[in-house]
Amino acid sequence: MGKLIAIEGIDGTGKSTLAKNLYNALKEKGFDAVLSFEPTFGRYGKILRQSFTSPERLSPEEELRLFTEDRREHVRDFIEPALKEGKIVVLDRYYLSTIAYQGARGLEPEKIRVENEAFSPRPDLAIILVLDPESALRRIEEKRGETPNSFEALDYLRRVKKIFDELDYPFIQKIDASKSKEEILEDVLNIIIPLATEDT
Ligand SMILES: Nc1ncnc2c1ncn2[C@@H]1O[C@H](COP(=O)(O)OP(=O)(O)O)[C@@H](O)[C@H]1O
Ligand SMILES: Cc1cn([C@H]2C[C@H](O)[C@@H](COP(=O)(O)OP(=O)(O)O)O2)c(=O)[nH]c1=O
Repeated sequence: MGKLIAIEGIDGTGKSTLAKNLYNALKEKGFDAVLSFEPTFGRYGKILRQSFTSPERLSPEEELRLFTEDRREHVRDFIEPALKEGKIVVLDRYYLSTIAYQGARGLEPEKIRVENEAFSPRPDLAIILVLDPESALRRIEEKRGETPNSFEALDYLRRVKKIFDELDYPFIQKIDASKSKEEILEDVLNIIIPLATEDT
């Protein structure tokens, strides 16, 4: 079996940046790594992506259903086959995002976890990038030059962060995302290299 690494945190913390840097560094070191993200570009992911820019949010229940179905396909068609081939799978978001984001809309976080872990392999490592929502939103605005969407409202991200902060499973490592991109990559590689080289 390969290794499953999930990169998590609120919007604007630098997940996509870290996931790409990590993937490139692992490849450079000769590891058989693959990179993917959620929501996917599959049929459920497409509906979700359209909803991000719509003024009307989907109901929490419908949103949960779509993220869960999107993940079910991703696990079945991409994640599990890659793990079976012994690859290191780097994911930009996974089910801890559903626990935090749909939990912040009032759904029960523990129930979301149980429902997801029924079909999603537990990550060998989940990195949660921790940054205050004000700084995270500033990064998004600087990057896109536009105001954040309905998933990125300050009070919502505060509630999402609170749930991420409370998550405490043995496979989670929290990293201070205010550090430089280079420092963060180095910290994360120091955790992953021993994990990636250990016998399965
Ligand atoms: N450690 C960092 N320090 C400063 N800026 C960063 C850092 N990591 C990422 N960024 C910048 O912040 C913005 C958001 O990063 P991104 O990786 O898209 O975040 P996310 O995927 O979490 O939304 C980008 O412009 C990126 O270059
Ligand atoms: C995976 C996942 C994402 N999200 C949200 C978080 C983000 O605000 C939004 C989009 O994810 P994001 O990673 O920001 O995608 P992109 O960079 O393509 O915009 O989806 C959930 O609410 N639940 C989930 O389970």
